[in-house]
Amino acid sequence: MSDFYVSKLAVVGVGLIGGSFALALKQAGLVGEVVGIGRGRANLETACERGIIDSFTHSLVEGVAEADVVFLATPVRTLARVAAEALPYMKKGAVLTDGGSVKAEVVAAIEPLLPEGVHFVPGHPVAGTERSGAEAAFATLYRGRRCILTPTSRTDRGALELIRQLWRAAGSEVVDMTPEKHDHILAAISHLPHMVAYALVNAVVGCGDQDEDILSYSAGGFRDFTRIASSDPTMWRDIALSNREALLEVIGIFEKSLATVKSDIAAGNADALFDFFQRSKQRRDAIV
Ligand SMILES: NC(=O)c1ccc[n+]([C@@H]2O[C@H](COP(=O)([O-])OP(=O)(O)OC[C@H]3O[C@@H](n4cnc5c(N)ncnc54)[C@H](O)[C@@H]3O)[C@@H](O)[C@H]2O)c1
Ligand SMILES: O=C(O)C(=O)C[C@]1(C(=O)O)C=C[C@@H](O)C=C1
Repeated sequence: MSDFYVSKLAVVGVGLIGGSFALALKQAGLVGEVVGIGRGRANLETACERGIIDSFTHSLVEGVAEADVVFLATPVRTLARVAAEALPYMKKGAVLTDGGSVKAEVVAAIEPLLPEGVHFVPGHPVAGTERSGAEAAFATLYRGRRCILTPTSRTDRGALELIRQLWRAAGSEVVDMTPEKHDHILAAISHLPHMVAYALVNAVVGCGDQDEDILSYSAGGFRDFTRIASSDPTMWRDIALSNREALLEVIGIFEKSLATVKSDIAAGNADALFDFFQRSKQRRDAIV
């Protein structure tokens, strides 16, 4: 048996991220029993029917009690609260980890709460879709994607290694960095695009005549660009507020970029527009 076998995994928030983690580890044969912890009965029943979890409870205290690993996969601004409730009931040697999309605020809130002998490894799988809930979970979500771990000087090295191996078993390339660096990078590459997509959909609606449903004319361009505006509003409200500073900084950079396009259009500056589009196309072509 692998050194990294987890006899009992507890998943708090059995949605896309928590559910996919459980499925991936089950498929890898690295986990014995999985208990799901959540509020909505229907979602937990779906998770049971789909074989994501083996049992469920609405009680955090009961669910985490015998777990070797507790994975928190609830919206970012609930993580500290859920951790505060769970940590006193976790057994010695157990590892708490999370999949939250913002790290600095979460790490700062959770680390001071750790009881003696209980470890915390902050993480973030950089993989997802616009869908939510246990229905949306699938075992291969993390395959070929990156998972960022943000250990600090307080992180137990054994616990870090365990969580690293679990993400590797789920198919991810694991990268370590500081929580601050994580938040800075993700603000630009993930959080900004979501803000722009949400803003674009609402702005385009505002461009239509009152008697015309402008969205009914949407074709590939609009739909490709705005897929992520179908993502869960609670999740994105929490991310925007938890990564506020870094996000405001990159929104400012984006505003300048858009202002450049606007002024070149206004001035009829064909060469500048061509160069701008060309540079962007080359950069995007290189990553797909
Ligand atoms: N969706 C993505 O693309 C993605 C990618 C990487 C990380 N994340 C992060 O993972 C976490 C989960 O996201 P998701 O997409 O799986 O969301 P989801 O909505 O699919 O699942 C979250 C689950 O948590 C439950 N929940 C909410 N508050 C709770 C609470 N206080 N106690 C117990 N359960 C609670 C919800 O009912 C839901 O079932 C978030 O922190 C998000 O930022 C999401
Ligand atoms: O593909 C998507 O739908 C996503 O939004 C996934 C995505 C992203 O790429 O921005 C969203 C949030 C995460 O924390 C990680 C990944």
